[in-house]
Amino acid sequence: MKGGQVSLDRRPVLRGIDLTIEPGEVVSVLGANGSGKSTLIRALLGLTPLTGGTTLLYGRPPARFRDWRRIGYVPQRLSVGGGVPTTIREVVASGRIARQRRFRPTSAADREATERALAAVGLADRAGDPVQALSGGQQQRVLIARALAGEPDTYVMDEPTAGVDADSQQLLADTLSALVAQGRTVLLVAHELGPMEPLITRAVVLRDGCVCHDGPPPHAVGAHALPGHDHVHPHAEENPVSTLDWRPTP
Ligand SMILES: Nc1ncnc2c1ncn2[C@@H]1O[C@H](COP(=O)(O)OP(=O)(O)OP(=O)(O)O)[C@@H](O)[C@H]1O
Repeated sequence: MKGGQVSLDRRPVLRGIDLTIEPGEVVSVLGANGSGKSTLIRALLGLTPLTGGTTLLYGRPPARFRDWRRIGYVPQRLSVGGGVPTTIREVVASGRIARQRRFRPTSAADREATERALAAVGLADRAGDPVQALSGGQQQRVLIARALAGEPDTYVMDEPTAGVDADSQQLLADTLSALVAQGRTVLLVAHELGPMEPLITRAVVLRDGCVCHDGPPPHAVGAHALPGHDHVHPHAEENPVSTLDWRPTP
């Protein structure tokens, strides 16, 4: 993204964002409530249109991007199942859709990937249960499993641990750790990193729709980025970091 701007209801929400995510990075977007984290994620994916600047997905503008199977998106708010009773397995299997050839039946590879994803989030034994019967944290696991089932190159997760119990958080950290070891790219929004903290290679901190820190994730950044901490980074004002072509310092 270059010079990315988004206005919602005529109010600027993102202002001049320069951000390039390289393959294999594990990037955490931090910032106080309302700083623009979800909007940034959605704009990067083309789900929220830019009002200024440009963004590319694997080198293409979102409108011309077709390779959606390369990206697994875990949205912030739960919208699985709706009013229709849907099993956990059905929701997870829907993560394969971007991979399936149109009008072809589900393949053995689809079924295997679905079962692997269910096992990875610890829901294999409940796969036939209606998703509506699960707690919030377990429903979040279902959304993560749906992304895993698609076997994407890049995982984009919006607050995957918000309101999630400690066991689910640890399970997600273990799952992400295995994906990172396979060279997958991860971009996640978080208030608190918790057990995921050791995996993060880079922290991008937003304040008021601008990037105020982009660099290694010092322990303090996570703590300062919590809601209520306006002063997200001690040196943010003196030394704003341009994010374009950013590389981690060895
Ligand atoms: N659809 C919308 N219409 C108008 N304003 C919106 C809309 N969505 C978000 N906003 C506003 O844009 C700002 C940024 O919202 P965003 O959800 O991106 O922040 P966030 O950092 O993800 O916050 P949180 O941590 O609470 O999820 C907020 O002030 C919010 O009120």
